[in-house]
Amino acid sequence: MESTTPLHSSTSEKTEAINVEGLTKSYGDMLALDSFDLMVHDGEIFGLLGPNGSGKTTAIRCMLGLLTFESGSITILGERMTPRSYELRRRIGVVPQDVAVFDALNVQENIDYFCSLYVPDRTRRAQLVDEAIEFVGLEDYRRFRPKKLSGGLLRRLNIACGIAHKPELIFFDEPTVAVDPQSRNAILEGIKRLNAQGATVVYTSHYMEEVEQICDRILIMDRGRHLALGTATQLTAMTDTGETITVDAADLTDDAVSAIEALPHVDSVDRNGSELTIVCTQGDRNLIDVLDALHGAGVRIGHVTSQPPTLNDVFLALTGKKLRD
Ligand SMILES: Nc1ncnc2c1ncn2[C@@H]1O[C@H](COP(=O)(O)OP(=O)(O)OP(=O)(O)O)[C@@H](O)[C@H]1O
Repeated sequence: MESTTPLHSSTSEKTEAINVEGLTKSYGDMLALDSFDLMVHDGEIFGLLGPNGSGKTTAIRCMLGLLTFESGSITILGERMTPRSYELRRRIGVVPQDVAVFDALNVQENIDYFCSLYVPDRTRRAQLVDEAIEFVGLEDYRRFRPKKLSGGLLRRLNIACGIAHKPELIFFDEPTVAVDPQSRNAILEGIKRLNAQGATVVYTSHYMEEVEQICDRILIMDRGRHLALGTATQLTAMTDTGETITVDAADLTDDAVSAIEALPHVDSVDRNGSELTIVCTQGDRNLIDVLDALHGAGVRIGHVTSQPPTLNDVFLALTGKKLRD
């Protein structure tokens, strides 16, 4: 994925790319966004993380001016977003969750069509379409119809259609659902490159690993509400959850398990055959304490792993349920 010109050349002073305050949106009786707040700084990759149905797509569609809402305000790139903000929308790109391309058009024609919604000049557009094709690595598929593309290549086409006009702000709504690992990595790397070229990115997902991998800051949401905000490190420090330690030991005894359970920072111990899974609260020497206790109980220690707390643990602590229930 290479690109020859910057995605945008705007040097205007902007403090925030997005400012959403008190956004409330219902579908009939269903409250999808409940006084939802969001502030995205200019130039960052911002992650919106929440389980299925938490309101991510609804929030994006409101921010794009595509959905009406009961109350709240939305300011995008310094301007109030309304259903009539046509000029403002030219500065925004969206890569929707569901692939949205025309089966009757080939790769190049699809990108050209979406780009033409924002860029009327044909010569300029031809250059932008070429750059978008090159950026997503579809040079060998220019004349292919969407039905001939694999799932991963189709996702790349979807991205090219959303970014060809070089928007300043791009929304990616779960762009890696059902793609192979190679395409997934290409997509994530592409997003990082778009950001390095100047685009602000909002990335929604329910895959915490991806969000941790590429986002500068992350907002965790559930049931249409803002739950927690920060860098991945800040978020994992927000709860008392510590590491999860697994120990494989062939000669485990009940006394050894009791010794572990008695340690000050041990929250739970699960024994499954010869494997112990120990969930800790935050402490400076949890692993050392666990290994010392096992050693003291005469257990021969085999394979040991220590997994730091994840965003899933944060979500679990905040809501009592897992991100991927
Ligand atoms: N058009 C609609 N009519 C009625 N209810 C809707 C509509 N769109 C979404 N909802 C409901 O609103 C809530 C939020 O949905 P939304 O699609 O915004 O969540 P999401 O976080 O994007 O989920 P996913 O990760 O599954 O895409 C869900 O309970 C969903 O069922």
